[in-house]
This record gives sequence, C-alpha cells and structure tokens, in this order.
Amino acid sequence: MLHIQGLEVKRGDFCIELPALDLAPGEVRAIVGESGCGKSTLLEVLGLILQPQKLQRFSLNGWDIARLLSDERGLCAIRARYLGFVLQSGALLPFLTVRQNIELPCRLLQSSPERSVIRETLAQLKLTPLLDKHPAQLSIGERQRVAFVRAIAHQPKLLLADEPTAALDPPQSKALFERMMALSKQLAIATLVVSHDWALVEHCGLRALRGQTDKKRTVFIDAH
Ligand SMILES: Nc1ncnc2c1ncn2[C@@H]1O[C@H](COP(=O)(O)OP(=O)(O)OP(=O)(O)O)[C@@H](O)[C@H]1O
Repeated sequence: MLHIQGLEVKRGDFCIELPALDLAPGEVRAIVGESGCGKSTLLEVLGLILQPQKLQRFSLNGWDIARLLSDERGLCAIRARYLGFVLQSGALLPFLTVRQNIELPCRLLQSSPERSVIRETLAQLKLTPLLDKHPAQLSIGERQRVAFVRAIAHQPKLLLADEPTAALDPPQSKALFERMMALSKQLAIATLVVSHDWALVEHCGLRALRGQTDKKRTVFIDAH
C-alpha cells in the first residue's frame, strides 16, 4: 500500500529522515518520539501537504507519488479520495453539525458512506447523541472523536492521525485505538498514528516508527 525509501524533509535548519517504510492494507503503525522531533511534519509529507527535499521512492496505492510531486491537482485528488486525516485540533467546520461534518467528505466526493460502519463507530465512541450539535457545543475530546469518524467515513486507503487521543481520558483513548485498529482491518485502511501514549501503543501491540533525534536531525526507524 505505502512504500517509502530515502525520504528527507527540512523544516528550517531541522532535518527529518525516513529511510524506509512499508505499510500493508489494514496495518496500523504508531509514530512516537519526543516533542518537536518531527512527527507531525512526517505526517504532513506522507499526507502530500509538504514536499520532501529528497526522495528515492514514494508509492501509495500503486501511484508513483515521487513522480507526481509537481502535479498539485493530481495530489489534491489523491488526498481527497484516498487519504483521511485526524488533526490534533479536530479541525471540524464550525458552521456544520456533527452529522454534516461527518458526511461532508462523501458529499464532496459524491460517494456513499458505509452507513453501518459509521453508525457502529458513533455508538462505540458515544457520539450518537451529539449528531445534531455544532462543534462549539462539544468538548475538545468529543471533537477529536468526531474528527476520527469523519476521517474514516469515505473509507480512505491511508489514515493519518496526529495524536487523536490527546484530549481523551484513558478508557476513551483505549476505545478509540481499538476502534481504529478494528476498522483499519475491516476496511483495509493502512493507518499511521502519532501518539505520546507509549503504554497504549504497547497495550495494543502496535509496531512503531520511533524518531531518534541528534542535534538538528531526526531519523525515524522501526522500533519493535
Ligand atoms: N511551520 C513550521 N516552520 C518552521 N519550523 C517548523 C514548523 N512547524 C514545525 N517546525 C519545527 O519543526 C520541528 C518538528 O516539528 P513537529 O511539529 O513536526 O514535531 P512533533 O514531533 O510533531 O512535535 P509535538 O510532539 O510537540 O507535536 C520542530 O523543531 C518545530 O519547531
């Protein structure tokens, strides 16, 4: 699904490297490392938002992304249809209800959401009673959980989640991780999740990419 080799991106004078990553459909991998080591930056590159400075191979769902980097329209179409994002802030649209926020990606793509999957996920994450509320009426943790449901509603091939449990208590964090792992498998979504919660990552038995920082350079390598 996702194959990366020799990726390097700069943020000012800070350099972030991903020597290699292979992710299969349905596989969930955590991204861990100290604050400021470049986890969000790495997600931005893998989410086709930020351009890498060096790249040997970047293949996503069969597309040669390395060759598409100068084609912004092509990247935009791939982002909209095949990627799902859960941002730290939730990033819900304030003028839409929870239900409308969740339906929006599918409306824009003119595709049908998997309604039973969404219904079950809403119930499991205790969001069903909130469907007709607006984001301002929700807690930050509720917004994060809604953002997760929105990110999987169009069944992306690759889900990129940036600290999706940062505002959740331990039972809710566990419920969200378990749902994320189950849905990744059920819908064959490859998932990368940034987390500071190492205990939860271990509890879920996830493989992890760990950022190792030395001065102005972080290298992300597999940590079993
Ligand atoms: N827009 C930007 N312009 C320049 N430098 C940035 C920008 N965003 C982040 N940085 C820098 O790039 C480095 C990596 O930041 P990044 O947010 O990717 O780290 P992180 O591991 O996700 O941090 P955290 O765990 O605190 O969220 C940091 O040194 C940060 O100061």
